[in-house]
Amino acid sequence: MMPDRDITALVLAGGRGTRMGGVDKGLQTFRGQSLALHAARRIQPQVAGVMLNANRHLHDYRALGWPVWPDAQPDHPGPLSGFAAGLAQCPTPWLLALPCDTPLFPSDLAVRLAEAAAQADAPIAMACAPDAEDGGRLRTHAVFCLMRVTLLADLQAFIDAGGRRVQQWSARHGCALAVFDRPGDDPQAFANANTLAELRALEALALG
Ligand SMILES: Nc1nc2c(ncn2[C@@H]2O[C@H](COP(=O)(O)OP(=O)(O)OP(=O)(O)O)[C@@H](O)[C@H]2O)c(=O)[nH]1
Ligand SMILES: [Mg+2]
Repeated sequence: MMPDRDITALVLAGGRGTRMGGVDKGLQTFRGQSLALHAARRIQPQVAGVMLNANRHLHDYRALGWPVWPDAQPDHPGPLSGFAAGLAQCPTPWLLALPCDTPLFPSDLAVRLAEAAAQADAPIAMACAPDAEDGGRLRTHAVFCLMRVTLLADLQAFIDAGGRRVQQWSARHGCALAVFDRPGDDPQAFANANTLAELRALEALALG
């Protein structure tokens, strides 16, 4: 698999942002640009194309210049609903979903996930990294998820049956893990901003 030919990225910005006070997370600023724009620009050189998944302020998201797809389900059932919206529109054999709120994600994210999927001959690959707050134990970051577009019908059935958890769905298929613990991997790469205070802290870190 060649990431810059076979993978389309989907920046997920469709959540409620509850812990941020209900604001539209993807439109909050990080280093002077919106989180969604930052993520789209960071992933763009790694893949064949970029799409955005959002459920509010669609006009603002469309102004960023990439296709924007809202969830099919109206009630914010979680990131799997964003995956389904992206799979339904994906022009390449693989979709790479990533959240908008983790701005320091690896600049080799796509190639490392592609390697993991290819090595295991798996239809899904997820990122995983040591968690400093948990004694360095590996933690899976399930919304950083590379998946084959042929999984759409199965995913839709899982959601329709009430399934909500990403790892519960992926476990049905065989899921490879790309472990970001090599020398040179940024230990903060998967730090995410759930609150505005966390977002400002991440910004300071990035500038420091
Ligand atoms: N499409 C879609 N994406 C979602 C949904 N819920 C969460 N996400 C995305 O999944 C990623 C991780 O979710 P969270 O960190 O929980 O973000 P959130 O749900 O907006 O924030 P909270 O309401 O505080 O949980 C983010 O990129 C969200 O935009 C949803 O219902 N639909
Ligand atoms: Mg949430």
